[in-house]
Amino acid sequence: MGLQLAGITLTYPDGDGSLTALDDVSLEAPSGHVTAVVGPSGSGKSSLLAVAAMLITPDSGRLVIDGIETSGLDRHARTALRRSSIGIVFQQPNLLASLTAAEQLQVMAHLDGTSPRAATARAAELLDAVDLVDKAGNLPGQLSGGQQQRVNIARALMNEPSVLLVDEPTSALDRQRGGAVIDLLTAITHSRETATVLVTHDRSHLDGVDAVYEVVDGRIRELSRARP
Ligand SMILES: Nc1ncnc2c1ncn2[C@@H]1O[C@H](COP(=O)(O)OP(=O)(O)OP(=O)(O)O)[C@@H](O)[C@H]1O
Repeated sequence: MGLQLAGITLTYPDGDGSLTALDDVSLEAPSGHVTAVVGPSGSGKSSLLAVAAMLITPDSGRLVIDGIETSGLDRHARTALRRSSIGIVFQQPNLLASLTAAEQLQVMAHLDGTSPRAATARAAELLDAVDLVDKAGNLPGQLSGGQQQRVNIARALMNEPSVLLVDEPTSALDRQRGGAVIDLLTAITHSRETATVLVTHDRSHLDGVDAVYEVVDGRIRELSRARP
């Protein structure tokens, strides 16, 4: 289970030609592990996440999510798989200014048709998991940057995803708060058995992750992997 990319190549149109953003990229992100992807700006990290989230279809290669080969799926089935299996944590929390921390989470469940009672219970459980129970009634403007990012992470977990895709979660945070967010992601990954792909250009705080890949000019290599 988890997420596998195999031989993914992705090109973008570029003037009269094309730009190869991902060049034969393979990556294994097992359940219960944080798989970090590091690399310089423009190397292809966001493109890799967009392919993993089925937001972009690659030119070639295989994407397997929870054992399901995605290339044969139509648009409807992809959307359904994304909703059921994938949580995405974007770089900026993008919280809605008029909603409390708890409501940011509840609204996600509401969109999925979950009952209000179940949504309230799940939101409370997840705010507890990210250590924000006492801030449940705060609006985004009443939360620090690190707290907003923790709400963002909790919100991505509302659909109980098996795959968690995280894009540069520490970029707006200072070193200490950035480290705390990575530690939280690692703890959540291990306790909830998500297959977490953590994209970052920041190589600090990666001691606790389970594997590290590096992308340079669209090509990937595995730098380290903890023993199972
Ligand atoms: N929609 C697009 N159309 C054309 N080229 C693109 C597009 N998106 C990205 N690129 C190019 O693809 C390459 C990889 O970009 P990508 O955003 O994946 O890199 P990145 O590693 O995430 O960079 P950063 O760390 O700066 O966010 C870059 O050369 C970029 O200019």
